Formats: sequence, C-alpha cells, structure tokens
Amino acid sequence: MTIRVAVAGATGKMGRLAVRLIEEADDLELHAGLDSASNLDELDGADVVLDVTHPAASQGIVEAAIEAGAAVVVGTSGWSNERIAEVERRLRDLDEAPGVIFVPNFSVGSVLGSAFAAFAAQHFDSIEIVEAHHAGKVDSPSGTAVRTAELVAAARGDAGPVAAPHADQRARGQLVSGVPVHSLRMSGLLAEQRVILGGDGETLTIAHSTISSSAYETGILLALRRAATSEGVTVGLDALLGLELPGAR
Ligand SMILES: NC(=O)C1=CN([C@@H]2O[C@H](COP(=O)(O)OP(=O)(O)OC[C@H]3O[C@@H](n4cnc5c(N)ncnc54)[C@H](OP(=O)(O)O)[C@@H]3O)[C@@H](O)[C@H]2O)C=CC1
Ligand SMILES: O=C(O)C1=N[C@H](C(=O)O)C[C@H](O)C1
Repeated sequence: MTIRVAVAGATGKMGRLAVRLIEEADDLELHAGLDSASNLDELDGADVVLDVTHPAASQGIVEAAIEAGAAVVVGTSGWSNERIAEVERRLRDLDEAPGVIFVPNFSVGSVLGSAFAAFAAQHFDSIEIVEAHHAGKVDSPSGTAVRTAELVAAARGDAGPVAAPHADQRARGQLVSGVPVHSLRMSGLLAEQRVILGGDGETLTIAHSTISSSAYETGILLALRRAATSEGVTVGLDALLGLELPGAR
C-alpha cells in the first residue's frame, strides 16, 4: 500500500528533507507540500500529515489534519505535555480517530541520549540540561530539552524533584519539570544537547551533537510509516524504537 503524505512546512529545511525522502521511497507518495501561504484544505485526502512548521502554527495544522481524518506526525517543537494532553482528549471524542505521533527529535542518537539520561536520573540528584542550536531557531528551550526534562522528572519517581538550588536567578536557566535548562543560540552549529548529572564526588555527562540534518532521515521515515496504522497519541521516537523508559508516558 502506498501512503499519501502531505508535508506542512515543505519549503523549510526539514520539509525539503522530508519531501526528498518521500519522493525516493517506493511506499510513500507526496500528496501535497504546504508553506505558510497554503490553504489547509490541501490536507484533504492525505493518509498522513507531517508537520514541520513553526510552534505558533503547529496546533492549527494538527487540528486541521485530524479534521481531515489524516494521521499526523508532529516534528515541530514547542509541544508540552499539557498541550499534547489536549490533543489526546480531542481524539477520545471522535468515533474514528487517526493516530498522532509527536516526535521532539527524529535523530536516533538524540533519542538514545535522552533515554540514557532518564535511566541515570534515579541515581543523581543534581541534573541540568544545556542545549545549543543554530541562531535561526525561534523557540527555546528546544523541544528535545523539554522532552528530556520531562523524561528525567518522570524517571525519578520516588527520588523526588531534581535539586535546583538558587533557581530563582535568571542565569540559572528555565525550570522544565523542575530541571534547569540552559539554551544557547549561535552561529556555527546545528543542534547539541548535554545532560549533566552530579552525584557524590562525580559527574556524568551525556552529550549528543547533530552535525547534519541527515541524522533525521531514519526517524522521519519510521514515523511516517508507523503513523498510517497508529492509534491515539504516541510521544517520542523512543516508543517507535521499542525503548521502555522508566515512568514515561
Ligand atoms: N523533530 C525534529 O527532529 C526536528 C524538529 N525541528 C523543528 O521543525 C520545525 C521546522 O524547522 P525548520 O525546517 O528548520 O524551519 P524552517 O524555518 O526552515 O521552515 C519552516 C517551514 O514552516 C513554514 N511556516 C512558517 N510559519 C508558518 C505558518 N504560520 N503556517 C504554516 N507554515 C508555516 C515555512 O513556510 P514559508 O516558506 O512560507 O515561510 C517553512 O516551510 C521547527 O519547529 C524546528 O524546531 C527541526 C529539526 C529537527
Ligand atoms: O530547530 C531545530 O533545529 C531543532 N529543533 C528540535 C528541538 O526543538 O528540539 C529538534 C532538534 O533539536 C533541531
């Protein structure tokens, strides 16, 4: 069966990459490529909508895709657990709900980095995240950092909140699920994240660098193929890779 995919954000960096992957794949077909001026009616008839747009536009595109009965893969950043829960409630109201997969990061290495941080989180009380992205990134903290912080907090369970002393001072970063996150936006790099865990007499650093957007290819294809048959809300490529993270939804 051929999966017809509409790409929202087709003129952007991620969208152009996705369009090329779809055109090269035998089992995928480009149904439509949308940009910021497109009419969302173009989503009608798609099996799967891939959203790689802008945090301010993403919610409307997901809603339109659900209305059109298409499954959705959301790569756009800026989705918190609370906003994802709203989509979950929306799907529960429908008789025949398509699946929606949120993928904060399509890179397998990045997803493993976040998973390792979640596994380590029960053993260290000091945990902070430093993420760095290209200067063109409009949102901060990154979606990956938000997801990592949420996974770390969920994994700690009975260990309680992370120690975040003096967190009322701006230079101590933004607390996400109680984890301080520090964002850098600068020329010369694509995307990096370090999770630094501090314990008794030692630190552990889990670092990941994206050096080319080709890192996203495997994850994009996996998510598009799974979306067509998915049900309800799925969060993270970790779920599609079969990783079982402590406390994760
Ligand atoms: N999940 C992941 O692994 C990754 C996620 N991302 C995220 O994906 C998103 C896109 O990133 P990137 O491709 O680098 O961004 P770009 O700025 O290169 O592209 C943005 C795209 O979105 C479209 N767009 C912008 N505003 C709107 C709007 N209001 N309505 C509809 N479409 C709109 C643009 O259309 P136009 O050309 O008309 O302006 C363009 O096609 C970001 O949120 C980024 O954080 C990025 C990399 C990896
Ligand atoms: O904007 C980007 O470039 C990226 N955005 C995603 C995020 O917010 O985490 C994924 C990746 O880090 C690249």
